[in-house]
Amino acid sequence: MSSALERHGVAVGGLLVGAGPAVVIGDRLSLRTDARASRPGAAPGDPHAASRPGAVPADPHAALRAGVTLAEPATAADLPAIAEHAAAVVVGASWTRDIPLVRAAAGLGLPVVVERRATASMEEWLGLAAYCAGEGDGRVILCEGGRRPDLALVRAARAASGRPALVDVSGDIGLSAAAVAAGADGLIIGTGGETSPGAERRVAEEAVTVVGALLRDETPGTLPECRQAIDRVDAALATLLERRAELAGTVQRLKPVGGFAGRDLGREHDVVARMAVRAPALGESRLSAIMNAVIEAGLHLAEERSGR
Ligand SMILES: C=C(O[C@@H]1C=C(C(=O)O)C=C[C@H]1O)C(=O)O
Repeated sequence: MSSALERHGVAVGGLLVGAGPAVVIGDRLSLRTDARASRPGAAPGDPHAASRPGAVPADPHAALRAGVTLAEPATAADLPAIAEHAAAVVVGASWTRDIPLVRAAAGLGLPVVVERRATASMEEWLGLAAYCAGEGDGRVILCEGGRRPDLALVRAARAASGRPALVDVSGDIGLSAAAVAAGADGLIIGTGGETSPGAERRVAEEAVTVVGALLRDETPGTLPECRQAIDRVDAALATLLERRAELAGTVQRLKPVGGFAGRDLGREHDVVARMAVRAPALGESRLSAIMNAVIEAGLHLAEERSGR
């Protein structure tokens, strides 16, 4: 991304945050009793809150013992269990000024996820992250959440610090694509300490794949990583090809003569020439072969659908 700083990934359980593709985290757990009201997914007094992804499970300590990726303590007494059962400890937005607890959490030996307090400036946020890095072993990840995550701030903080950043989109899963576009290294989609519903995971993974393929620089160093990066690009290509075929089908219906009979080679040449500006390494002649296949596939589909 657009940072002059060298960015280092932070391993959280089996996930690498900040190097490679953005990750999706489905199980953030808070042991705080005030967490239900403060989570973005749950409005205070909402009778349906418990069934939402932002809900707090009935027995958060049991959920912790079952193992979670991210856990937020209520008090220092929670920290030993977090060290045992969580992959990273969260310094939550509501208590970033509880310095003794922040210090104890940062010194736990786990990666530390530093959530921005709603009114904290970027400097305060990064200052707290630096403090946690100093109190611990340096493995610190930024986290932006709340009802309206500030994606501009995420982008700026990530660039200024070189630290990876997560965005908690559990309050509005529709922000997933925007968060990835803003450079988020991961999306937190569930705060119940349990695996989030499949529909939300699909939205988040779609954003990571398609938006990531378009906007996220990647330099895979191994064969499996490189193949996964190619798979993301192919997923984005397939999405665009399907959309293109639909549009090409609409054009056929709008033209006086559609289908192969109305083929317009001048327009096809212009399409290829414009694409070559964006794909200079492939160049016009290679693109022309690719686009000929794409255009013919679209025309075949349109003719098949119109019953010709
Ligand atoms: C879509 C059109 O019809 C045909 C299909 C094209 C395409 O898929 O890009 C381009 C030119 C035409 O041969 C069009 O006329 O724009």
